[in-house]
Amino acid sequence: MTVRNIIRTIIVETPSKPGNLGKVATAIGMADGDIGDITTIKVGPLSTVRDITVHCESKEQLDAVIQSIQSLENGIYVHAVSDDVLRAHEGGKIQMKSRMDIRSLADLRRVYTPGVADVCRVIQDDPDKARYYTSIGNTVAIVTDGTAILGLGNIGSLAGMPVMEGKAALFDRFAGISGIPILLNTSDPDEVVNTIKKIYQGFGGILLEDIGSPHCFEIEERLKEELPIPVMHDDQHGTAVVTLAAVISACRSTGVDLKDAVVGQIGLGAAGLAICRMFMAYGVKEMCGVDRQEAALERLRRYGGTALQSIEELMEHCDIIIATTGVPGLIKPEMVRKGQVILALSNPKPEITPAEAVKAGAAFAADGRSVNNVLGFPGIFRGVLNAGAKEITHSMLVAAAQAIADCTASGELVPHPLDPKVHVEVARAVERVAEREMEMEPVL
Ligand SMILES: NC(=O)c1ccc[n+]([C@@H]2O[C@H](COP(=O)([O-])OP(=O)(O)OC[C@H]3O[C@@H](n4cnc5c(N)ncnc54)[C@H](O)[C@@H]3O)[C@@H](O)[C@H]2O)c1
Ligand SMILES: O=C(O)C[C@H](O)C(=O)O
Ligand SMILES: [Mg+2]
Repeated sequence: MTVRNIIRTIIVETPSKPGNLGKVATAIGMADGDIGDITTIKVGPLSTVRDITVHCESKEQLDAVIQSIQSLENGIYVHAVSDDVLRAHEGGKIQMKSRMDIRSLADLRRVYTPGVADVCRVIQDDPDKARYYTSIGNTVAIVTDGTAILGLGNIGSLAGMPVMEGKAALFDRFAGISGIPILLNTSDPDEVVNTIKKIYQGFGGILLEDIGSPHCFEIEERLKEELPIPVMHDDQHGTAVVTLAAVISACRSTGVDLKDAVVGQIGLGAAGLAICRMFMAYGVKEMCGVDRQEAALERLRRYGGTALQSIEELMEHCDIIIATTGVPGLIKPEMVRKGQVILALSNPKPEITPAEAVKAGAAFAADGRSVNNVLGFPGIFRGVLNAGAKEITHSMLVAAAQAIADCTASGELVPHPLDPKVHVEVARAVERVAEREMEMEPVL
């Protein structure tokens, strides 16, 4: 399967006679367009108008599809081409809404002043009560500095807002958590840390998102150290959790013991280094990596991994390959060895498409759309918020990975992200570990 990132709805009018929709479908197929939904929006005695969603690989292919339909003539017209993705973003994807119905003056006085003053005093006397009498305990800040937005690079936090809104929508949909995007216009670790420290009180947790390496490491470490609420950099640990789950499933299917497999990581930035650390902590004995930056290789060595010289060498040497470089097409089909597991996780485009990898001999292959941290972060935060935990620990992350692997059907690498069970199970697993760890904490 090729990557078809261009999705458009073509509004087509045809004569109301059988066979005309077939002609349009053939014209689209002849130009290599892939048809998605078809919705009839008007049926008249003479003509019928339909919305036809078409997925294309490139702008040129889309132009060819439109040209192909137009060349049918005989009463077949293209009226308009609309960009569904842009249209879906008009006005943004999230909103803050009241949970209270305010219909009467009595409601107003209860929800707002003067009633609210009593609640303020309760919290002033016992700050822990904020967890019960405000939304704070169910709200997570989604903080970005815009320096590594997907694989698009340092495009700034404003341009990254659609991704942050997307994460907030996923938090709501899969875990019932309110995610509030925070767009920083600094990536200086001191400023980022100090800014978050000044605003953290309004949140039950902090999800760091699309903050590039190496500054993301210092920012996360300092915040974890200095804040009394859970902090997690999604691109590091959310990704590592889901990748471990996918590899556990692949090993289960192929009968390989992951601890004995040679694992290779291409790209040792935020996602890549965390994946390596997670795998080594899980017991993988030989963890190799490549990166174009010497400093990134040095970080891998410091954690006990082996730095290799080239992607070719890594592809030759390793059984399981993971790539998080942001560079589409970096892995060439001729580099793939028979039976390898290949997870090319860069978004929006992978280092090699799953179809190309399987055609070249891979036993299992996936990209960043299916092996995606959406399977991890909503349940991880649900679990720690439920438990009232103050941090997200390594054991919680391993439990989350195991829960995802346990929800995976045989022969698949990961569950479907719309399967509600996976998010519930991740939350349960994390909450269980959190409760256990809190019980073991020494009482001072
Ligand atoms: N599927 C998922 O859930 C998921 C999660 C997180 C990140 N990602 C993807 O991973 C990619 C990287 O994200 P990140 O946050 O780690 O970014 P990052 O900037 O922290 O890391 C990228 C690393 O790749 C290295 N690199 C770039 N080009 C390379 C090349 N040609 N050869 C070797 N190394 C190269 C860089 O030096 C850097 O160390 C992005 O495309 C992102 O979308 C996917
Ligand atoms: O945003 C995603 O789809 C996953 C990940 O966080 C990424 O940066 O690519
Ligand atoms: Mg990300």
